[in-house]
Amino acid sequence: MTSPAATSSTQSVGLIGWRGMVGSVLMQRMQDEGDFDLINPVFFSTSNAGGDAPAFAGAAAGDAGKLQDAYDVETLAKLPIIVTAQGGDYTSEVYPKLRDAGWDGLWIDAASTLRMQDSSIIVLDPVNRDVIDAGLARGVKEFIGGNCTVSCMLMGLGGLFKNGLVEWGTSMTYQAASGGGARHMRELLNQFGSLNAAVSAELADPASAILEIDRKILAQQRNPELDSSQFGVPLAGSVIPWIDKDLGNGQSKEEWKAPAETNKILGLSDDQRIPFDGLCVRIGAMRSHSQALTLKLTEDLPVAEIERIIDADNEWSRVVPNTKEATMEHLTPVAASGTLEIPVGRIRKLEMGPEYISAFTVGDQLLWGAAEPLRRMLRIATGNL
Ligand SMILES: NC(=O)C1=CN([C@@H]2O[C@H](COP(=O)(O)OP(=O)(O)OC[C@H]3O[C@@H](n4cnc5c(N)ncnc54)[C@H](OP(=O)(O)O)[C@@H]3O)[C@@H](O)[C@H]2O)C=CC1
Ligand SMILES: N[C@@H](CC(=O)OP(=O)(O)O)C(=O)O
Repeated sequence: MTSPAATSSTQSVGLIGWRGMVGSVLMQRMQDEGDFDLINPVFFSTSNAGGDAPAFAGAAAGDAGKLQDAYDVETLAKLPIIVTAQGGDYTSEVYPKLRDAGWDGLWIDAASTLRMQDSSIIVLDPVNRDVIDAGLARGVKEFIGGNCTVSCMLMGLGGLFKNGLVEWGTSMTYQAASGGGARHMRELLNQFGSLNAAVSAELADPASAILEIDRKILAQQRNPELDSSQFGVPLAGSVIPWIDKDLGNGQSKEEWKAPAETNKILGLSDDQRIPFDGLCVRIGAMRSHSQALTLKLTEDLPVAEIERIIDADNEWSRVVPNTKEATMEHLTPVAASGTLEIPVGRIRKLEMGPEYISAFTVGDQLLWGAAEPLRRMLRIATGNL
């Protein structure tokens, strides 16, 4: 089952990073969709070469072969397709060696390392299938998943962008802890637990003074003993308005990705470029990123028509009526997490003029934000989508 060479007419696909957070979601989706029936998977590890490979492909437990060494370029180079969610450091180390060794296969990657290279395409096929197909036809070999916030935004609002209706946009994000990784999610939950513990006696007493509870919570948030080693500062009961590196010009790297990747995904040239910018903020949600958008449209369209275009664009974008009840029920990280749906709501005209609209969208950043575009790219590459 896991021999590096193809054992049937199905293509052999190297899978690296399959047990990480993004990789686990990818493996689950591949099992859910029967993708392992279409490929001959070869599992790699950076830490446990020679250990048992997982039995995702339907093989009986213990019968799935051995894990290959993810740093063994010779073994990797036998594979026509490699999918990795191992991380940027791995890509930086191994990818150049593979190409130097003459490898000519397709590289499908969750990490941002190769994303903005001219030689790569950012994959989000419900939005840019034409760009992907044109790339495959001209021999592009690097197909990279986009930034989670950008991918979720375009899955929701792609209809407006694709129809040339966006003159410019700004997005203010509310990004979940999972964007930092598994340890960040654990840290957030530990912080919540520690805050609760600091006032549990007062909470049990309905007559206790709320300002005393508030004082104790703040003291606990500022307590140097509170573990904030992943985020750097407490996130529970707070927000962090900076994500990723400081580019030195007042912009965070996460903010820089929004216009750069949006325009690249859409395949727009410099003269067609859509200005898109905003602030990226970490909040205490678990795995769904939200964002509030202001868009200037190229024309004054009725709200009903805007909603129709968004809804019709792909099977996952879903307009949430702009009412309090629908918004609270359907337009939150709690509602969107674990689903492929991308709800888009709060669509209304703004006071600035008839072309200005607001929107709010939420997406599971481990699904459309990370694993799903890679899974679908593998299907496209193997002729199954
Ligand atoms: N986190 C996110 O939201 C997003 C991440 N990405 C990108 O995806 C890549 C991977 O991210 P992510 O999945 O968060 O990384 P993880 O840290 O969860 O996993 C990466 C690797 O760590 C190793 N590892 C070591 N200890 C463990 C453990 N206890 N459990 C599981 N794996 C372990 C595994 O490699 P091995 O099996 O070889 O030991 C695994 O493949 C990164 O490049 C990231 O930028 C992209 C979009 C979103
Ligand atoms: N930076 C994102 C997660 C991520 O991994 O993004 P990227 O794939 O662009 O490095 C976040 O923290 O929410």
